[in-house]
Amino acid sequence: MNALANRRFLKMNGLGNEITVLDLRGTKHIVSEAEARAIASRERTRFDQLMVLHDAKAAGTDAYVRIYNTDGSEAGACGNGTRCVAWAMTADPEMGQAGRDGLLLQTKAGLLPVARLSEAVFTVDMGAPRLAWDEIPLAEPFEDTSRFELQIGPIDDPILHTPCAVSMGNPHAVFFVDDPYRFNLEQIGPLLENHPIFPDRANIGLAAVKAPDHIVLRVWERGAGITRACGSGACAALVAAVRRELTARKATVSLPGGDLVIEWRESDGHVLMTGPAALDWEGVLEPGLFAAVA
Ligand SMILES: N[C@H](CCC[C@H](N)C(=O)O)C(=O)O
Repeated sequence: MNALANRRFLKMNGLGNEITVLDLRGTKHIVSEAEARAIASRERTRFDQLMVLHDAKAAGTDAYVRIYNTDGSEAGACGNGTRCVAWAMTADPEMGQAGRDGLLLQTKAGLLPVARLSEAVFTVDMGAPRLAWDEIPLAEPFEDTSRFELQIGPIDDPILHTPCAVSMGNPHAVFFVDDPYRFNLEQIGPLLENHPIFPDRANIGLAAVKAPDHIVLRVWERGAGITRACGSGACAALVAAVRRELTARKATVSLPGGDLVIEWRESDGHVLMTGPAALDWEGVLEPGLFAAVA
């Protein structure tokens, strides 16, 4: 029997970004790409991102969290998912440590301090953005990643061009446009996600600056497609807008699923993301899910 059979899961969302949370602390099991895809394949457990809790690695941390996309690929960061994990670890009757209002989580991308503002609102310190071409990463050395050569569509009349590259522990390309909703993101998203300029693929953001403190954003996510919200994408869009001198260092980012408040803190260069987390339902993973998984 697969080690994941009958394990409890929480089906959550962060502004409509569908998140499934699994607590594998106390076990040694590492979810495989095939297992992640199997879990994503069923309506009850489907996700844009799967957040898996493992025993803490670094001293002083509460858990090590691995992040998987719908296609089974691992990601280094997931802002909405991190808020959902924080809810699970502070409010879930079985996983939570009631009364905790601060957590320190670790992911592949680093340490994530989380502050609980209320039962369902959290601020995550997403760390400092990575801005050098080889940190994003990009396939070629660009001195200035705030606008680099990439376009899509007819050479003489590109649909999109000159994005800004930012990593929040995962790669993002942010295109500034007049109206994110007038683009056929289903069509251009995969072309850009898999463009050879992105050796690790990329999350693709279409951002419109409405005011010095307001950005409207749509994201085609690496390994997940169009989602209702993308926390790390909102962080990347704010950082990109500040680099382009289009907004202040703190702004509301309006995604299809709702708003996040993002601040690129001057004092330490860290990016803070504040927003909600919500539980939709819970259940156990049916053993049949893994019948076809080696
Ligand atoms: N929805 C997530 C982003 C996941 C990023 C993932 N698609 C990747 O491969 O980097 C968020 O709220 O930050």
